Amino acid sequence: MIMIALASDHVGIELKKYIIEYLEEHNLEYRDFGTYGTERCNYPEFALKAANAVASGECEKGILCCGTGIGISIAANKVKGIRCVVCSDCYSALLSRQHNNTNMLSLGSRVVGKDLGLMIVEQWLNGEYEGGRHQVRIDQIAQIEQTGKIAD
Ligand SMILES: O=C[C@H](O)[C@H](O)[C@H](O)COP(=O)(O)O
Repeated sequence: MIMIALASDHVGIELKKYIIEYLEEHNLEYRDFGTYGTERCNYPEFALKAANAVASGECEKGILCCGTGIGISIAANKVKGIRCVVCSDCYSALLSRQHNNTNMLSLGSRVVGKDLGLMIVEQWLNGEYEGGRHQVRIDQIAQIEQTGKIAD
């Protein structure tokens, strides 16, 4: 059973609640790193907590929500080891798993509604990394992250 890290800001919390319902219906475990209310807050604080949980291995994957999905994904991608994709379509969600081995998904609650959001979540959770030629590129991304360059 995998553990999924969740986080949102005040705009994303409504979509996050639908995702929590989905995860519970599918017997998937999650940890919600906040925010827990609709009071205006700053998404990097919650992105950081969820991204740290994924980067440390405490959680295998993470799902984030803010208004557009953009700000919270930018913040998560600052954490070493995080490959977070913002998606508003199912194809990109699936391919981000198969080719890019994304470990976090970000959704915009002002962009996608409940039904599309949950379809994207399903595609992303069920997508399996294909490895092979893609691993070279993932390794190069990790090198950029670690050293700022790609070895010859
Ligand atoms: O990328 C940022 C997110 O979309 C935020 O949810 C958004 O900027 C929050 O806006 P506001 O503070 O006006 O509700």
